[in-house]
Amino acid sequence: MMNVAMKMDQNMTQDSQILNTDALSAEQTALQIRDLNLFYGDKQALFNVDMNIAKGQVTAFIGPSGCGKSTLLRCINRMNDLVDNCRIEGEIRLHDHNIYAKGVDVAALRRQVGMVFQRPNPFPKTIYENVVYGLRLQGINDRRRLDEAVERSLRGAALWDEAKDRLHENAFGLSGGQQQRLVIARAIAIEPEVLLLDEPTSALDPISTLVVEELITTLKEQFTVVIVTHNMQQAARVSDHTAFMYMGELIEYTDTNTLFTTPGKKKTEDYITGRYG
Ligand SMILES: Nc1ncnc2c1ncn2[C@@H]1O[C@H](COP(=O)(O)OP(=O)(O)OP(=O)(O)O)[C@@H](O)[C@H]1O
Repeated sequence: MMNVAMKMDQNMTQDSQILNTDALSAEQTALQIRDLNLFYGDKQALFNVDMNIAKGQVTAFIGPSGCGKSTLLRCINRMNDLVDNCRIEGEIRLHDHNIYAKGVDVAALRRQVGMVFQRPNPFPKTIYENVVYGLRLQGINDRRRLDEAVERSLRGAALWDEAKDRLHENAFGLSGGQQQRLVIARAIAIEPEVLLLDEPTSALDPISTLVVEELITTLKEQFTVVIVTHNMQQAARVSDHTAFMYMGELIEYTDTNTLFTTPGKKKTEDYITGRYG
């Protein structure tokens, strides 16, 4: 607890521009989640989740295993559409359009809302072809444009210096931490607005974890980042806002400093002080 609070003090001195998510202007809003309920068959996994996600900031979802963090994250780019028997009620609004409305182009939505998973999942291709994969899918084949995108994306993912001399080597030759940054480069190459990170460092060693955490704090200069993490210190280090979930409910959602230093709910306090989890 002490440790988390100290980390937060450092974080707060670096970034004093924390927005109040209850009072965001339209320009400050990336996403509005409204009265979201989700069922896997008969089992309800999310209950009336209501929250605004601030544009250009990092929002973390924390909570004990099975509380619904990943489920909520996956709702934001409709990954749960791929799960049989999954039913969703409520709305998620991006640019004030409900992504669950009839007729929404889900492929287009996923270009706006990119996702990175727990385990690095590069394709069995070169580093270069991994980065340009989404651009090629869009029919972009102009060499100069692709070259520019590769450099921009690898720089954006803090991998350029390590990868620039081996762009045409297989991505599987990279270390796990480098592969995860490559996957982030692939996600940002198509310039999404929102980047969803589902426990992006859980398969990485401590040093690679720190590199990716530093990267996350720079990504928000260009993207809205939403991260699921098991690790409270990580949430404290990288996020501006933290949502604490418990058994499918959003218990408390506020700026990260407040949540870790003066939580408003007993359940949050019990969790962050290690009484369960
Ligand atoms: N595809 C699925 N089918 C049925 N139930 C599911 C499915 N995915 C998740 N669940 C259930 O929904 C609940 C929330 O799961 P979810 O994976 O979102 O939790 P989580 O907080 O991300 O957990 P963890 O930290 O362990 O990854 C759990 O009870 C889980 O068993």
